[in-house]
Amino acid sequence: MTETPNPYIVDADTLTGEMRPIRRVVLALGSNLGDRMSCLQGAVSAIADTPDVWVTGVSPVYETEPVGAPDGSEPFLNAVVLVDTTLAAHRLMERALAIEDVYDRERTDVVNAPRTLDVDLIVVGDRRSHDESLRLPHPRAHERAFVLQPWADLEPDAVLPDHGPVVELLAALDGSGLTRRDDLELDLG
Ligand SMILES: Nc1ncnc2c1ncn2[C@@H]1O[C@H](COP(=O)(O)OP(=O)(O)OP(=O)(O)O)[C@@H](O)[C@H]1O
Ligand SMILES: Nc1nc2c(c(=O)[nH]1)N=C(CO)CN2
Repeated sequence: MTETPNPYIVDADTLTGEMRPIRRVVLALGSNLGDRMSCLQGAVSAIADTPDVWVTGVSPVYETEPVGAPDGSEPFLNAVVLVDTTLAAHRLMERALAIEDVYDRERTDVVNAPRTLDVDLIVVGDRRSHDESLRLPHPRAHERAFVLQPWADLEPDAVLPDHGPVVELLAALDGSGLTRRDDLELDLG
């Protein structure tokens, strides 16, 4: 479903060049196949190398039990990256998918199949989108401790639109499947 544009409100994504506002973005990374840490670090570096994207924060790394994944799935490494960008949200989504492809991310019909790399857009400023190709805010972020915990580490005051303060959402979730891996650290890129 696409949004009906309001002719009286300028859609920031239709602006070009220097007119485009800088938006703050929360990206969630996950990997449970292959060299998980290399995939996450490669993703952070690729994000940092993207024109018009500036990485402002990288969370601690968490080892997490797979949620809603097929039996026998291996644990994930998860982290969150904060960026500022003037890219339109859909361009950033395309970039995220291209970065997944660099790590041979396979797309199958199996829901939550093991993956070398998953790059999810959690929020892009105050942008809302209901497209199948881009849902913002991410429709499942509020129920995912593996997203909210690293985000809260970076931004304890963060608020997830429509759902509330991230620390309050976390308090209502079972965080027992998360282990902070202080022996693993991601560089800013
Ligand atoms: N906010 C978003 N972040 C990432 N992908 C999104 C988002 N909204 C829509 N998509 C679309 O979802 C598809 C990616 O789905 P994918 O197979 O990676 O889902 P998943 O990571 O397995 O599950 P989940 O979306 O629950 O994390 C892509 O085609 C992408 O365009
Ligand atoms: N622990 C964990 N579980 C998941 C993850 C993930 O990144 N970490 N991603 C999923 C779909 O994107 C489904 N389940």
